[in-house]
Amino acid sequence: GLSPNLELNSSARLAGWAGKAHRLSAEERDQLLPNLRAVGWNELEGRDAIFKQFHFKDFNRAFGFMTRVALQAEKLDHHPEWFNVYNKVHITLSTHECAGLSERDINLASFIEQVAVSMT
Ligand SMILES: C[C@H](O)[C@H](O)[C@H]1CNC2=NC(N)=NC(=O)C2=N1
Repeated sequence: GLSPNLELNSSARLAGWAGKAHRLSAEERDQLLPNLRAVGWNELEGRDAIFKQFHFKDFNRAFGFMTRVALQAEKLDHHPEWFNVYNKVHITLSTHECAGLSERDINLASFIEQVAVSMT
């Protein structure tokens, strides 16, 4: 079958880790950001990151959401910057390694959307 190296790369991709992170190019942004913009994610001004505010019914829903996201973030080794008060959760995603927006942020944002849909 595949060489061990290709299989390793393939496993890494399935696990959500695709080698060294690079800042998304303009073309990659044009392709990847519209879906996230459509559900409320926006690029920050003055910093290469994306941001969204979530509102839940109560603190229990908000913290349940955060717990699910936290466990996945640890699996991906990619963690949100976030702020919670009662039923509100504000999330910023960026990648330290490349000092900007990478595919890792897009992947985590997509997962966060799936969790949010199941919590609202
Ligand atoms: C050492 C560890 O792999 C890195 O610090 C990880 C951890 N979580 C992270 N989270 C985010 N959002 N960006 C990163 O670049 C990042 N890097």
